[in-house]
Amino acid sequence: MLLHRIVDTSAEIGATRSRTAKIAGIAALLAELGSGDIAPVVAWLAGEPRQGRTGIGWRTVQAAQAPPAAQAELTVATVDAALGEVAAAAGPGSAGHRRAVLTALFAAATEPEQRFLTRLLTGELRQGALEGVMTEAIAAAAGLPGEPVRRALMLSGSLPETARVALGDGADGLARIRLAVGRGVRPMLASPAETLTDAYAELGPGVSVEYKLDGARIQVHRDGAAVRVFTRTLRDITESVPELVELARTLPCRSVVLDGETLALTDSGRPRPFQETMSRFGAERARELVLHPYFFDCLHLDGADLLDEPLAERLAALDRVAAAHRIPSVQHPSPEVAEQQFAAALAAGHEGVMLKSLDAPYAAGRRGRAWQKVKPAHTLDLVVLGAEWGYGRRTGWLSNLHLGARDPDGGAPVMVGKTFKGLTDALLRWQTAEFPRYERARDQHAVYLRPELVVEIELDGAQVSTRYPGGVALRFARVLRYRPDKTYADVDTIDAVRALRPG
Ligand SMILES: Nc1ncnc2c1ncn2[C@@H]1O[C@H](COP(=O)(O)OP(=O)(O)OP(=O)(O)O)[C@@H](O)[C@H]1O
Repeated sequence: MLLHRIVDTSAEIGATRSRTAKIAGIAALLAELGSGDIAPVVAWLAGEPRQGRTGIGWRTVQAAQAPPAAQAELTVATVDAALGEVAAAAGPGSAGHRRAVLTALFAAATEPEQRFLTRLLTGELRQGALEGVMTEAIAAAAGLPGEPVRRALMLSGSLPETARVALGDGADGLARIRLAVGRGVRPMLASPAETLTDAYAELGPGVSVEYKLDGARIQVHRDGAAVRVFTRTLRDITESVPELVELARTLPCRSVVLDGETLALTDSGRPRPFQETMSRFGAERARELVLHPYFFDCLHLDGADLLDEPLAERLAALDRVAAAHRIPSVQHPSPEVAEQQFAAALAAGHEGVMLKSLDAPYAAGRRGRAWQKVKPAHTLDLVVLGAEWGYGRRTGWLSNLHLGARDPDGGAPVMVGKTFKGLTDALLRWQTAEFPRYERARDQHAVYLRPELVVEIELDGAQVSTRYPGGVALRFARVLRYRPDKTYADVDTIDAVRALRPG
C-alpha cells in the first residue's frame, strides 16, 4: 500500500473527536492492508516506528529534510525498510549512514508525507491514548469481538503483533497468544475509592487489604536461571536491578511471574522518596540504595498460568514461593481491622491501602473496581503542556506548569489548570534544564511542550470553569512529583477530573 493512504487516515483520525469515526477510519484502512503492511501501519498510527524509538532526534530529522517529491509513490514497505535500516545502524559511520537513508526517504516523500515522517520520528505522533480505539478497530477489521483482541494485546504487550495475528489467524490465533514467562504482561490497575468505608462497602469482607507502598511497580519473570524484570510500562530493567535478579533466583521454583512494588528503605526501615527508587531504574546508577521487593501477586508458577484464577488462589501460590517477600496485608478483615490496616500503613510512611476482591481474576491492563486504592488525598496524574517563566525569586526558571488531562478518545490533551505550588528549587532547576528537550513552541511568557512528561498532582477537588476548554479546573493543585514511570497513555482522563466536581 502507498504511504499517502496512511497519512490521510492519520490526518482524519486526528481531525475528528468522534471515537466511532476514528474506529471506522482505522478499521477500513486495516481491512485493505496486505499482510506484510499490517504491523508497520498499526505501529505508525499508534505513533511509533515498528522498530521502536529509533534514537533519532529533532536535529537529525531537520538535517534530512529535502525538497518534497511531486508524486506520492512511497510504499509502506519502502518506508518500513528504511526505518529498519536507520534503527539497526550502529558503530563507526552509522550517523552518516542514518542521515543518508533518511535524506533519501525524505526526498522521495511528498510534503504531507514528509510532515508525517517528521512527526513519527520525533515522537510527536505518539498517541498512547489511541490504544483503546486501535484495539476496537483491529477487532472490527478482523470481524471479532473486542475482548479476545484486548486480551491478546495485554498478554503480548504489542499492538502490531496483535493486529497481525487477529487479521491473519483470527480468533484461534489470538487464543494461542498466552502469558509467556520472560515477556511482560500489562499490569492490572486500580480505581480510586473516595474512602475506605466506600471501598469496603462495595467489595465486602472478601478482600485483601494491603499496604499501598510508594515505590515503583515491578514484574519479575523467572524461567530456570533466566530472570527478567519489567517496569509498569514493561520496560526491561533487568540490568539495573541485580539484587532483585539474585533474589528471584533463590525462590523455590522452576518458573514464576510475580507482580509487586519495589522500594528503597532508610536505615530505620521507612520508605525512601519515590524519586530515589526511580533513580535506580536508570541505565547506570549508584548502587548504594538497595531495592527491596514487596510482591502482591503471582501470575504463573511452575508451568501453571494463574491469570484467570481468583486472587485467593494466586496469593496462596505467592505464599508457596515468596512468603518472606509479601507486601503487608490482611485478608477477610472486619471493618475495624481494615481501618487499623489503613492507619498502620500511613503511620509507617506509606501512601494508603489497596482493597482487592479475593474472588477476582487478574485483569491484565485493566483499571477495574476489583482493586481499589484508598489514599488520604486526591491525586491525579496529568501531562505537562507547558511552563511559564517565573518572576521575582523564580526569574530565569521555568515555573508555573500548564497541566492537561487525557482525552479518552485519543484527541489532544485538555488543559485543566496551572500550578507552581510544591515545586522545589531542585525541580525548578530540573524543569528549566529538561523542558527544552520536549519543546513544541515558545513565546515571551512560556515554553510549550509535547505531551510526554507526566506529573502527579495533589488537589482539593475540581470546579466548573468557563476559562478552560474542558469546562473544569483544578482546585488548589500542587506538584507531588514527576512520574517517569508513566507515559501519556497513563494520564488521568478529563472524565476523571470532571468526576471530582462537587455534587
Ligand atoms: N499492594 C499493592 N497492590 C497493587 N499495587 C500497589 C500496591 N502497593 C503499591 N502499589 C502501586 O500502586 C499502583 C496501583 O495504583 P494504580 O493501579 O492506580 O496505578 P497508578 O496509576 O500507578 O497509581 P498511583 O499513581 O496511585 O501509583 C500500582 O501500579 C503499584 O505501583
